[in-house]
Amino acid sequence: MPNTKTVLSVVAASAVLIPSIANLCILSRRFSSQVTLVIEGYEQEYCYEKLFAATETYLGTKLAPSIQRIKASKREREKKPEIAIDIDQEIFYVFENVEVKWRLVLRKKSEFQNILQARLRSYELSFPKEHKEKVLNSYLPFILQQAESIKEDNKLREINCLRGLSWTTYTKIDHPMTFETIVMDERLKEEIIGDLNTFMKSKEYYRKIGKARKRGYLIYGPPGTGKSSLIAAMANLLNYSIHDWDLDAENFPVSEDIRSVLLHRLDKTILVIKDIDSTITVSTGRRGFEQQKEIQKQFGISYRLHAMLLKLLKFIDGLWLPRINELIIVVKTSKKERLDPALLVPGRMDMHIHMPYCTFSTFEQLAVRFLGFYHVELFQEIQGILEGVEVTPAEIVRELSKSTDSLQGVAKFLREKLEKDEQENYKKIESREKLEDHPEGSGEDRLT
Ligand SMILES: Nc1ncnc2c1ncn2[C@@H]1O[C@H](COP(=O)(O)OP(=O)(O)OP(=O)(O)O)[C@@H](O)[C@H]1O
Repeated sequence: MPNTKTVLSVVAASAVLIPSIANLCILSRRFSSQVTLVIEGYEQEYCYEKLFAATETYLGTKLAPSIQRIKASKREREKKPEIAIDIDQEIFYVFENVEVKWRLVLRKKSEFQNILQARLRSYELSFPKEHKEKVLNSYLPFILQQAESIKEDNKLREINCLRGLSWTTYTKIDHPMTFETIVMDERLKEEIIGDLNTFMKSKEYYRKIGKARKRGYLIYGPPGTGKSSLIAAMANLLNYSIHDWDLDAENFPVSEDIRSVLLHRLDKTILVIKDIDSTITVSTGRRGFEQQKEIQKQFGISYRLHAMLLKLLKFIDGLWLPRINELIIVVKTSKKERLDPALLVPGRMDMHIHMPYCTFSTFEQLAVRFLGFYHVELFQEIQGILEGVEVTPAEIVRELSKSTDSLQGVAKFLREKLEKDEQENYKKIESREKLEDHPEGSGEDRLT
């Protein structure tokens, strides 16, 4: 360690680029052409000083063969152990033509009194004096940014569900669905991927316009058309966690609680608001209690839930959101037409994504993927049937994965479905005709 200390003022130079860098100092020998920058492992609010931690992470991925001693540690929410160099080990690098030397040192205990153990460790970075500006203004921010993305890649992504007022982490995300495996309209798929990529690259833009970095997607379509699969593909593409909020859950929080639920660290996550069909607005006016009850029963409306939903959206749009760095909000429903219009305004839901029943093109893609071959005759028959029946991709996947002769199975399933649909349609027409012939028929008849 150098014995002559010259502590240069680096705080001003780095204040913009390097956050929390206060415990960084530069040491140099009077006549030496080298300068040494010390980054102390000072502990702050139970986490190491950011630059020290970033250095540790970054150097761990850049170990030179000359290193003889390394250490490994693994935190609970990380996929892999983090590797770091050990005390007194040195590594040399070249950054933009500047030769730098890194070394981890254990400082003498006597230098400190009443100071946390972590501060005893420091990274020393030595480089030629004339490159001080480059190291401070380019190299250190580069390390911070590299470490952030290494950490991000190593983070376990989780699925969290709301129970009461707190989020419970259930499991790590291990859903195999990606944009390569999901079957949907190709143009729509490209549009979604493009939108997500733009969102990912727009950190600077959002900062400039002073807006919270969030994007809202409304995904709608019948059950089994791939809405959840699409959410999984989005989470896999973005490397995000998922926070699943079932608004129908009985333990929906009361008004004041929403804020605390949302203030939970919802960063780099997809907040999925699920199946909120029951929260539709129906103006009941001066209807009697019985009628109101009937409407509630018919649509499964909960007015409390509706009020909560609007509050929730207001909070999401509200001023406090900038605390959240990156958030995707997905509203997933099987009945878009029943949603409150307040939800659909631009800015709240930036993109409306329709997941339809199975088209022939969807079937073709699924079948070729599952079977690995094309059967002209059966495919032609299936194409004809699909024009007349409503069947979901989930049903096709189920049939395709059933037996060895699954293509025949799909065709059989579709023929039966077509027959059943035709019979039901026939019955409906019959009862309508009956009603027209006997308009005085019972109320029950009218309802059917
Ligand atoms: N578009 C699709 N592409 C590929 N597989 C699909 C697609 N749609 C459905 N599947 C298959 O069907 C299963 C169920 O689909 P998924 O849960 O995504 O539908 P959903 O629309 O979210 O249904 P629900 O509204 O009931 O939650 C998936 O695990 C997947 O195997």
